[in-house]
Amino acid sequence: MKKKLTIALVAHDQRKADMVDWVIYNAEFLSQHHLVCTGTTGALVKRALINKGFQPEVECKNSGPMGGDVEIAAMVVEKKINLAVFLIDDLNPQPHEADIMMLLRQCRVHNVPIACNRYSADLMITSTLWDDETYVPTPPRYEKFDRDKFNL
Ligand SMILES: O=C(CO)COP(=O)(O)O
Repeated sequence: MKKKLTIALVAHDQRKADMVDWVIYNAEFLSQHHLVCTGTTGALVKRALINKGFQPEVECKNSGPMGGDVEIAAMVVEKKINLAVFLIDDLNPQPHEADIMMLLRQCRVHNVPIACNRYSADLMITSTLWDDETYVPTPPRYEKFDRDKFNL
């Protein structure tokens, strides 16, 4: 990939093993991009990449429950994030559920690709669209549906 991306990486405690596994699997790719992470995830991601012999660019925000998801959501709003990988613990309640919903919602609103499982994340980072100068992502329209417009 020619383009350098800013990639958000966030994982809940019960998904950190999945995140570290995924990061190690994609170590070479991830080390070529700027990574923005919530606090604990970031420390683990950085260590894992350094252990593989890379010199990663990891920007650590606050820990998730202390506002890290909110800080990353703000970067999404400011168009500073190209892609997010958010491994959510869907089996246990989180104290900062509202912040989690905020990050997911702002990615949808601002048309930022967000992968919530490894398979989606692998598909996203291997997409050729990143370097396709002719590709323009279509943002959501949020307009009243007009049947006539579609001849329906
Ligand atoms: O809680 C999180 C995301 O909602 C993750 O935060 P940490 O990476 O600090 O554990």
